Amino acid sequence: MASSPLSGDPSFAFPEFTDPPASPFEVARAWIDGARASDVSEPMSMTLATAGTDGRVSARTVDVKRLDDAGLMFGTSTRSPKGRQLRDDPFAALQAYWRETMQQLRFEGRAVALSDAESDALFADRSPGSRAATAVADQSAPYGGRDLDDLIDDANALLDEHGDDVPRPGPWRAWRLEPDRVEFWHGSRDRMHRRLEYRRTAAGWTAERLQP
Ligand SMILES: Cc1cc2nc3c(=O)[nH]c(=O)nc-3n(C[C@H](O)[C@H](O)[C@H](O)COP(=O)(O)O)c2cc1C
Repeated sequence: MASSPLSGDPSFAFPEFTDPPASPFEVARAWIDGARASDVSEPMSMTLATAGTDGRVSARTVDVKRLDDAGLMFGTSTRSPKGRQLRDDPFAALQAYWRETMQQLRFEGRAVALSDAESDALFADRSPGSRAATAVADQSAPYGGRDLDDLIDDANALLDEHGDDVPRPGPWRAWRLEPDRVEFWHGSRDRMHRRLEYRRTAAGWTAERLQP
């Protein structure tokens, strides 16, 4: 079967390519606003790549919940495989490709585990059911002698006990990827993709256009 790469709408404007603003976060905010206006499906679901001390790389999807001038915030357990990798080697990457608008965003840098207060605030943004599910699961551990129905029972018991205020489990944390490299890629069907790369230097951000 023939593949159909770059099936999206190529008309998204990319004025920053010719006139880059000082900060990549300004571009990121404009792109995210544009993606929402264009009904991009789940624009903040991004692939998070981490590496172990043995050099093996793994990747999975996380939901980026907030973006500010320091970085991109997401939540996960410090005990999960990715949480343990980030503890041992904080360098990580987040990436998204929005098919509808043919845009790719890449962020590379250090992931920082945030404070209890920031973790509580991010956890509180979740629905009660999602909080309960997170609280009862030891993410990515095998079931052992239990099964999914046992976890569902545990989650329902927590909801009965705490209602809308299921407390954040200690290992669950807010993290912020603080990038020192950011790239915006806008696809073109003639393969003359436009790419704008930012790098953080001691003096601030530098911007450079890259070949396709
Ligand atoms: C759309 C989507 C969003 C997800 N968001 C998160 C998230 O925000 N945090 C998280 O820990 N896992 C999230 N997951 C689950 C992860 O992809 C992954 O299965 C889980 O975190 C275990 O990863 P690990 O074993 O590499 O630690 C999401 C999965 C999908 C498909």
